[in-house]
Amino acid sequence: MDAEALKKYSALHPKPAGLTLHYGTAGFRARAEQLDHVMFRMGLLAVLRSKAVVSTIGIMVTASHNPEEDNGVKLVDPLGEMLHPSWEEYATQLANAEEGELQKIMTEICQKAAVNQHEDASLFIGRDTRPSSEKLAQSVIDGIFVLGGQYHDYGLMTTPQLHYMVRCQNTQGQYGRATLEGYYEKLSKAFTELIKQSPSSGESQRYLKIDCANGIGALKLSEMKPYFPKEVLIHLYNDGTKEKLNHLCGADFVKVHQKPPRGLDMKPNERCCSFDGDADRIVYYYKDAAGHFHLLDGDKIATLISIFLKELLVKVGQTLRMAVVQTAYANGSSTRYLEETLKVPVHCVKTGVKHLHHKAQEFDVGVYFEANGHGTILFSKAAETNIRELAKEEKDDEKREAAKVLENMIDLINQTVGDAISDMLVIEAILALKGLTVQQWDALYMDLPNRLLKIEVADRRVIDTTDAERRAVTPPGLQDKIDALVKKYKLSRAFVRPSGTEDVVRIYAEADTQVSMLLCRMFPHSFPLSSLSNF
Ligand SMILES: CC(=O)N[C@H]1[C@@H](OP(=O)(O)O)O[C@H](CO)[C@@H](O)[C@@H]1O
Ligand SMILES: [Mg+2]
Repeated sequence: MDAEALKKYSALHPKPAGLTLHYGTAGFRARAEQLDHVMFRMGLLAVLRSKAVVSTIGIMVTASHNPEEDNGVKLVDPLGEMLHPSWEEYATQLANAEEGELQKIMTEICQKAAVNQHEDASLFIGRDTRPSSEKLAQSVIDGIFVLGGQYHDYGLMTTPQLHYMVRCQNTQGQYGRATLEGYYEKLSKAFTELIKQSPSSGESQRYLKIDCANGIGALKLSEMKPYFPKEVLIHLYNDGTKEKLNHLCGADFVKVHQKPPRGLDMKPNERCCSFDGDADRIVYYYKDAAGHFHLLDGDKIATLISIFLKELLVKVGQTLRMAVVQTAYANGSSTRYLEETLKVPVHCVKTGVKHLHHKAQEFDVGVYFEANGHGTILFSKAAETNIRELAKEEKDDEKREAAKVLENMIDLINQTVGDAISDMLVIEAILALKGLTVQQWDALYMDLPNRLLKIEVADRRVIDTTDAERRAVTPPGLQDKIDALVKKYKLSRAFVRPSGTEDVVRIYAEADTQVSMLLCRMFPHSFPLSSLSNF
């Protein structure tokens, strides 16, 4: 490590005095102007991580669904997963180190994580369309340069595309080619194969309106359009040419406000969907003839996919263990439908994609979705090998055909992380193959009325939770109050937890009717959370 060069370059990316940031659920997120030093230092850290695991590491510059003025950065581990938790701590230490301590902290990280300084380092960089992203990506490159790492800058790409590239690179191309063209070809080939077998194949065109949140999804879908089969007609809205990123549009806006995005004209019964700002989340929706808005969120997506996969697994006749992983925010109706009607085991884990991903890895087929629309499906190595063999060699026609559909699903799914483009194609393929309309899909179960609120408190960390964040253990008395209220209503559930990405406490409640939902409005009054600092 050239101490002089480090000193010189880090002085070009000074840390604002008194600023402390944490590597949270989704990496660092803050106002863009506060992040220059963090980017430089994440360039440094990515080099160390790459040397430690002797693999290519990804660095994505994005703040996803947050306002255009914000930005953020996260690192991607070798198989396209989120950064290992032990390194989140190092990231926080390095980001907050004072100028003079930088060298010392880096040496400590190298010792603790047994980094072999003589290894080569290889990094992939991607960024979203925020005005600040290009300059911030350049600061990342400065950090990589100081430590002599090799890098490939992909420029503009979706978050899941970067995760995909990293996995392709570290599996020596087994997962696919580490180029955008490779990504488009792999997904569109699998999708085309799948819809060839749909009952209405070749006869009808499939229209889909997509709200791209004025973000990167619009650019990448436009690039991908020529690869789509002619039956698929997608119309892009909020493509970033006129309006601001994530402003009154995008998957997060639609899910939180339970209403359509601005800038998308929706006719009754038309199938529509929204991506978020970095295209790793998707939700579907439509307006019925009476003008009522219907949202099909991550829970409905997980249910549709589970029904489809379960049928295929039964047909191929293999004993493959399938499960669905959700968080406490999953609508109770979806959990009940999955467990009682579909008879698929459901597991609840803490909020945050890494927890869902980790749990889903325990099964042969692990379907995971957050209610907000982030999710994917993981196939174990053994299950994938088994399915590919059956698709090639099975003598029984029905079994072999089912295995082929599963094989194409494996190729269509981005198994590294939730991917709006890939998830959209998975959903479109399933609807086509099963001959389902969006209304029929929606009718699988009725969501329980629910509310998700957030409030600012003096210190959100006084709330500690257990049981996958469904029960508060501190402050004393809080859970008893919630229990007493919940008891009064049918099918009701409520919980509070401190957010991992914002300085707020989130409150969630659901019950059998809207009237019972008054519970949620009463709750903050019956237990004044704003006084939490008193505990
Ligand atoms: C209720 C909710 O939607 N929470 C979101 C939000 O986490 P919080 O820890 O609740 O702030 O941001 C995470 C990262 O994007 C996402 O994984 C999660 O689902
Ligand atoms: Mg996102």
